[in-house]
Amino acid sequence: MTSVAGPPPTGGSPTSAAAYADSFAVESPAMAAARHRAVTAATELGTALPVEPAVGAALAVLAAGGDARSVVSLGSGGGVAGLWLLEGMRRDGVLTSLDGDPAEQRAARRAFTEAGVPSGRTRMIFGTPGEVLPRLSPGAYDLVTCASPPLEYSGHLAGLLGLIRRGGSLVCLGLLADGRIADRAARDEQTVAWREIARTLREDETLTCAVLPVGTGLLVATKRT
Ligand SMILES: C[S@@+](CC[C@H](N)C(=O)[O-])C[C@H]1O[C@@H](n2cnc3c(N)ncnc32)[C@H](O)[C@@H]1O
Repeated sequence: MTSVAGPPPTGGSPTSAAAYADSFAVESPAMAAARHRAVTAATELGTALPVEPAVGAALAVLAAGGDARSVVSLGSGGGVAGLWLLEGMRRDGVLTSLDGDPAEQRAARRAFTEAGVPSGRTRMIFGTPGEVLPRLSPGAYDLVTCASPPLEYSGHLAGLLGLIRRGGSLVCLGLLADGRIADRAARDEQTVAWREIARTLREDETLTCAVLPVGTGLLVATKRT
């Protein structure tokens, strides 16, 4: 095949593209402060990192696009993702924020308070999916986001999907982290759990699914109406 010399590519590297997407997503001072605390905790205590700004903005878009009034956030962390969700939700919407770590729940509550979120707009629930899911109303939620490690909720996928109304979405965060899901040789438990979640959602004919390669990735599954 003859190659044709052309102008040098003008596109940036994937890294600069990701940096652009993050810089496009302008965070409020409260989000930036919550991010700083969460990153500090991750560095000093080994807790999980918050979502990247571009992922937060994508969550806000999904919440706004679905006119979300009732949202579940599994894995509150330091509240960064929660603040983005609240940004996209209806102003009378309620975010139900779950976490199994009391320190993370306190951090998320602090983030919401410092952002001036009215107390009636958040419902903080302590516990694991197995403990909390039975307390939530089936079909009552517009959007459910999962930020905890996949093994922590892969056994509860049916229950999580059951929470969502038709037209609503399940969003699983982080499946592209480290690129292991694309590496056939990777067989660690978390990667296997990711593959199972992805396969289950894609094979479910009641759902329309996509992987959004933003930050560490979003797996979005929307219930057909
Ligand atoms: C990556 S962090 C979430 C960060 C959040 N998305 C943000 O941007 O601020 C994951 C959270 O999941 C929580 N988690 C992990 N396993 C859990 C489980 N089995 N039940 C409930 N929460 C869990 C952790 O305590 C942690 O706060």
